[in-house]
Amino acid sequence: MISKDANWWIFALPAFLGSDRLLEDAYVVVPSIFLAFLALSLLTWALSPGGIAWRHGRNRKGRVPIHGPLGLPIFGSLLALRGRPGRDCLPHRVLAAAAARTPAGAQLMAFSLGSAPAVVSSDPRTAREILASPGFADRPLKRSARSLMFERAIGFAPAGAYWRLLRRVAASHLFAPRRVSAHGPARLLDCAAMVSRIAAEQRVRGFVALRDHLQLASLNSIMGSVFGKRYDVGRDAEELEDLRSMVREGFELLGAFNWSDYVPWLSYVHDPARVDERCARLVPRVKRFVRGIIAEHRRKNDEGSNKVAADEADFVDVLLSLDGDEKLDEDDMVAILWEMIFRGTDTTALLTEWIMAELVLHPRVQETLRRELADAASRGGGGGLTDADMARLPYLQAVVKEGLRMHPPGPLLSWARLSTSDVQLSNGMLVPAGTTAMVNMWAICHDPSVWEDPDTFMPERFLERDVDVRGGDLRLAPFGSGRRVCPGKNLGLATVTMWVAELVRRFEWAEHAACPVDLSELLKLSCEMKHPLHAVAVVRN
Ligand code: HEM
Repeated sequence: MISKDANWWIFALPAFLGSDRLLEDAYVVVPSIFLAFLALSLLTWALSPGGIAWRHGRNRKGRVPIHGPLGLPIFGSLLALRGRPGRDCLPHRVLAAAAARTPAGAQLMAFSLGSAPAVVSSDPRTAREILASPGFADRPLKRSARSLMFERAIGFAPAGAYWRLLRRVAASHLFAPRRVSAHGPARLLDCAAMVSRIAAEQRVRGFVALRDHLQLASLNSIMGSVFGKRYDVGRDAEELEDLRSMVREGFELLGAFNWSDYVPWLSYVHDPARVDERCARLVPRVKRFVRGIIAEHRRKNDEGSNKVAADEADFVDVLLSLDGDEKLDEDDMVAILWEMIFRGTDTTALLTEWIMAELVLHPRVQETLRRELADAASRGGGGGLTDADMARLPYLQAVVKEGLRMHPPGPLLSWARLSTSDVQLSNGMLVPAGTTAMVNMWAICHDPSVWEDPDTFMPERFLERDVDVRGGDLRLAPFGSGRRVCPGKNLGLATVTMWVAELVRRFEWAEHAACPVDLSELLKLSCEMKHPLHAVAVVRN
């Protein structure tokens, strides 16, 4: 193993070169020594286990060292992780393969994101310790996230009094279970509108491009919960397009790989995505939009025309009603509300698309689910199913869980953690302060020692043994776990479960001959189907 102690032989160079000639040919020798020193430093960096960010034995602070692949000078493992075309070049797959080659790599593997030290765990036990540890309650902040005001929103606010306040507001007001169920009927209406748009497309084109429908429904559903606002594609086309373009731009800026997040000085010479410039253009648009909605709520409150039951109030009403220590200023409200749109829209839509793709590929599973839904509906008098009905349907729950296992929307849990102090793990490894930590949930979900036959879509596995997907069981924790677990998990699960149930109840889904289902992945902010699902949706009467 090469360490900084290996530099000793630099001192023997003069003797090696010959001391007489040294003085005569100083102009040759000095640059040579400099180059040799540089080469040696680069070698030392590059040969540090885990890469340059782990030099000087940073990986050996604990009783058990953290091993990792060698990285390149300056870039560390960034080139390998950037993601290239091809199934096995996506970061979660690259990291899973590297962990398998590294001693104890599944438990924890060190690597370098440019100059930032990082660890990744692909093991439920170590993952639990990381996600639950108070030492990992922070998140590294991307440049674009800071520029887009997310530092003041729940997801990126540094762990501290302000973030704790936001979590409290989220748990006791925004995502309280009674509020999620009070919004159930409105979600069902959004879903019914989606179902009729799908039926119309099937009639006209003979097949359905499901993604567009899911994205519109998820935007409407989240806009309803957050802003109390829903869009009609025909009537509100202009405002809807404006909102969609802001969301698209925000997703691109947040999801884009940005070299200067990891090699900070690069931003001065190389910023092909023009991140700062684009963020500076987007932020005033977002502020104008969200402030307009807040002003409208204030006006209605003053007029007394905003009369809804407390549990049916939207997020703007809730934030405006906070008082005393909990009162937030307007810019913070803009950041919090805007973040909800980002977190809530793509995850639910893309997870439903993955599940529907699996159901198209597995007609037997689709039929079993349809029978369960039909039985439940006939028991309930033939009407729609409520959230509470659906929570009692074991096969439906199993299908959603299997979808989450096969295709966790954040294979690396999307948002990493950052250690604020040295964290000692029970396996003897020590993660130093200032280390970015990731959990490779995709690797855990596809690990044959954790899941039997992991690459097969088989909801039945959850009928035999139930697993809590809300963060209690790290074998399947697509919403993360611990203090920063996803606060929107109940809302996300309720939405996806309802959509899958209604789509299967209303249509028979089959493969479109001209466009077979392709399960290739594309990792952006979340992991989506690279080729959007096109399928034939035969209306059921
Ligand atoms: C299928 C749907 C969803 C999935 C798979 C998902 C997944 C995640 C994951 C993996 C995290 C990081 C957790 C951790 O670090 O332990 C997270 C955080 C977060 N999610 Fe979700 N999410 C979903 C839906 C939603 C929805 C609907 C909302 C809100 C409308 C939301 C709001 C948030 C927020 C605010 C955070 C940051 C929490 C913090 O840092 O304290 N998510 N989500």
